[in-house]
Amino acid sequence: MKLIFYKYQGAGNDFILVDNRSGQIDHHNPQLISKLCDRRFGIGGDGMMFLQNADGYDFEMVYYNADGQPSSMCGNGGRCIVAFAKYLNVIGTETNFLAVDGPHYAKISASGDWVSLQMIDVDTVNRDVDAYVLNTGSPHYVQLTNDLEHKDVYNEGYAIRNNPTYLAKGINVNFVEPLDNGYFVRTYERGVEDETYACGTGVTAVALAMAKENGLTGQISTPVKVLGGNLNIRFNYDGLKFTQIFLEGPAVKVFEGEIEAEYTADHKAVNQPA
Ligand SMILES: N[C@@H](CCC[C@H](N)C(=O)O)C(=O)O
Repeated sequence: MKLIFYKYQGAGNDFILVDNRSGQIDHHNPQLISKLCDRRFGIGGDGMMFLQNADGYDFEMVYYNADGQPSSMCGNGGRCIVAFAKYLNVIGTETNFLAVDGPHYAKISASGDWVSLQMIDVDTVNRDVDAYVLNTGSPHYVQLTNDLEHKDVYNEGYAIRNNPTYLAKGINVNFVEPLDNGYFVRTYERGVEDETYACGTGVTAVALAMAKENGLTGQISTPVKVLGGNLNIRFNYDGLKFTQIFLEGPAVKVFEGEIEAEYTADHKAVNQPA
């Protein structure tokens, strides 16, 4: 069977997107998803998403990591699926959609390639020795470092992600270096099990952790440079809770196509009344 897909990237975090509003594609298929995300044997991507209908929302975002497993929230994926929804004329320049961590509001530029995505509120930031550990929709470990350009992010990130504290559930590992204006961040991503060019929930975690590190409160805007471009995180912090968190940056369609894929049509979803 042919599968029609769209490839998007947000600051170099890249995703395969499929319009599943018909509900016909049974996406519980780890082998197929990991093969499609493979950069040599498939289309290539850090993750794969299905845009589906959801009662009371413009659409639902169903996200899988490149390993084919369903995962927690993906911030750059969320921004890319908003751009995809606009491309499909499912939304205009604002949307309320449903993701695995709950409802999200987002705004998209009229040109369709710049997305500001509201993230979940955060009230818990833990410490692991000198690192920060927090959940911004996905779990993150944030460690300050220097000379990040030359850091062995793969091996050091792998070691932290696989240490006994985090092995079972996994964690994304972010290394952060202060710049004159903002931060430089590199991330080892769980479920990709490699460094990616950007991680949206990761840079969000970094921005919140750095506000704590520096004793900042009030309305804060944090520019972040990543390997694949630039992102910005805006939020409010009253000293207890981070609210009104927005992850902002580019979300761009790279190409679209069709690929021969052995997927099954979900007849249950199609034939059964809701
Ligand atoms: N790239 C993402 C994070 C995707 C989920 C992550 N790999 C996990 O399993 O926690 C982002 O932009 O947030």
